[in-house]
Amino acid sequence: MVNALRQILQETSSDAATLDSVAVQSSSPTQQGAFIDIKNVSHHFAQNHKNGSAESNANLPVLDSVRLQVQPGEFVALLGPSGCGKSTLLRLVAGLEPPSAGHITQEKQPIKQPDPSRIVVFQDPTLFPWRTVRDNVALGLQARKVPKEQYVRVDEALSLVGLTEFASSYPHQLSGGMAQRAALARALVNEPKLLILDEPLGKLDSLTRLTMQGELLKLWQKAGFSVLLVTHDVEEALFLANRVIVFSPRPPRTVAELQVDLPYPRHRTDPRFVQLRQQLLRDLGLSDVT
Ligand SMILES: Nc1ncnc2c1ncn2[C@@H]1O[C@H](COP(=O)(O)OP(=O)(O)OP(=O)(O)O)[C@@H](O)[C@H]1O
Repeated sequence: MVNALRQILQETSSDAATLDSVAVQSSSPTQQGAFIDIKNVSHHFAQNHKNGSAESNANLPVLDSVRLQVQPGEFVALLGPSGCGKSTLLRLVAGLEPPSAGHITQEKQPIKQPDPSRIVVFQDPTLFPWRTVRDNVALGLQARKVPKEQYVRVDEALSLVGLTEFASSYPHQLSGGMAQRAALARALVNEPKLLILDEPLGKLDSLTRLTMQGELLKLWQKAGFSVLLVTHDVEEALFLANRVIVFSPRPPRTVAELQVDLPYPRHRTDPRFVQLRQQLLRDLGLSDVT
């Protein structure tokens, strides 16, 4: 949790930079999404091994020559086995650490550090327990010393996620879904060009998760940012993404890339949806479980 909070502060304070159930009024996006280019990115972690009394250092290869582009306004989902390196790739795109080899650019500029134009939302909402919801959402603006006149964005973000009435509440007074909405509002207040979502709905109960998927979709359609989502949920990927990338076990290779040719809103019982779901499960090597 401490690391995640530190990451949030890093992202929101860099110098460089509803979910309510009401239907989205306008379908024209309000901003331009980021163009992300991941070029031949490899990454390894140093690991200490103890053999008896001897200790040796070895590298754990996690990513190997990964290539991937996210077009402006595109919603890309990454699926793959646990431990294959999906979160590591997200951290590199966020600028939280540099890749061991290769390059990642945003609008053709190298990503060298966290930036408010790229915000990560984690599985845990990681709200500061001693701050109200409003003060948690305002964190990025405060850290960047944004003039007070612009704090109207905090109320706009809270309204977007349906938390206006809970602005003065503390995190312990929120449900899991509400806390995750607050985390999304904290991201949105920075008007990101890329939303990096690392299993953001993974800890929610299945009903809240379905609701939040619909709401996330509306937010994306309204705001126009690009999205890079890691999920273990095949249906979630198909419900949300323009494109689904399936990774192999570590170090991940792209074993499948699916352009989802279904209009929004998608219906899980649509025969084409069911067909694509089967295809992705096969790509993940899980056809036996269907
Ligand atoms: N900071 C680190 N130091 C050493 N090894 C790490 C570090 N972070 C991740 N790893 C290792 O890198 C590999 C990939 O981890 P990563 O979290 O990227 O996988 P993942 O695909 O996101 O997994 P999951 O789906 O279970 O969240 C794992 O073997 C993990 O143990």
